[in-house]
Amino acid sequence: MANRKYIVGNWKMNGLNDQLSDIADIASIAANHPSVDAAICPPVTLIASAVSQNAAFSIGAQDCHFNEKGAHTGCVSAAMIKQAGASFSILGHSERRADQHETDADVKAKAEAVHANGLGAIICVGETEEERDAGQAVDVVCGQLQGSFPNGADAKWLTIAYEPVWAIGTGRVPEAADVEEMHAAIRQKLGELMGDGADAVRILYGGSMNGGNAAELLAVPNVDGGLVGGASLTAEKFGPIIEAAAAS
Ligand SMILES: O=C[C@H](O)COP(=O)(O)O
Repeated sequence: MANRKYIVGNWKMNGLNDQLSDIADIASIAANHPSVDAAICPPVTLIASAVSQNAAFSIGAQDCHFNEKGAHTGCVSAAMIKQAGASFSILGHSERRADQHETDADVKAKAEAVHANGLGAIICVGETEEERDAGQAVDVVCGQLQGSFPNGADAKWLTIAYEPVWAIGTGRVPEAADVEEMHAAIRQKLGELMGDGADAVRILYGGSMNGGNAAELLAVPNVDGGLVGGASLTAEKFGPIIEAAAAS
């Protein structure tokens, strides 16, 4: 049986208080499409307000630390994002792997921390353009998945997002056949890592998804949803992606 589609907006470092109305507008569209799971991950500063204003809509975080507390200036823990009202966190986004030098072991520890706090995790994996050109894409992504894979993984709380680094924010999208090949490889790897429960783990595609290409991407086998950056910032752009998921 096909998994329910999951459409997640990652606002990255965008959004001040006056953009809370965009989350409310997006939540309204989501409420009209109950066959789709939709969510927004605003900056951590907006999580509590977004949750209090949109009680029925899922709000996530973009990251958290793997430690419970301590001397980690500028960081937030899983317990903190939970207390703010987040129900899950994106982890291991390529922008953090690159900018903050996050390793697979860090991402694994973060996933275990969010799970220990009763939250969901979306673990991101993806190859660079150089790695794809060198024919290493599947090996790189499956290696990241293995290294980042948390103990106790279960589809109830774990989602994987495949995001080719070269497709993020560039307007470039892989061929459907390449997305299909990678998602099949991720599904197979999940089977090796967790056995029977692997089919229920949702695998999202991310990288320049928008209202114009969502239907085609969401029709690819093993694409269970999208992790959307730029096209998630307004209801005008994000709504058509939710609608495409509902129609898929
Ligand atoms: O987390 C989202 C991804 O990095 C995709 O971003 P994008 O849709 O702006 O390419």
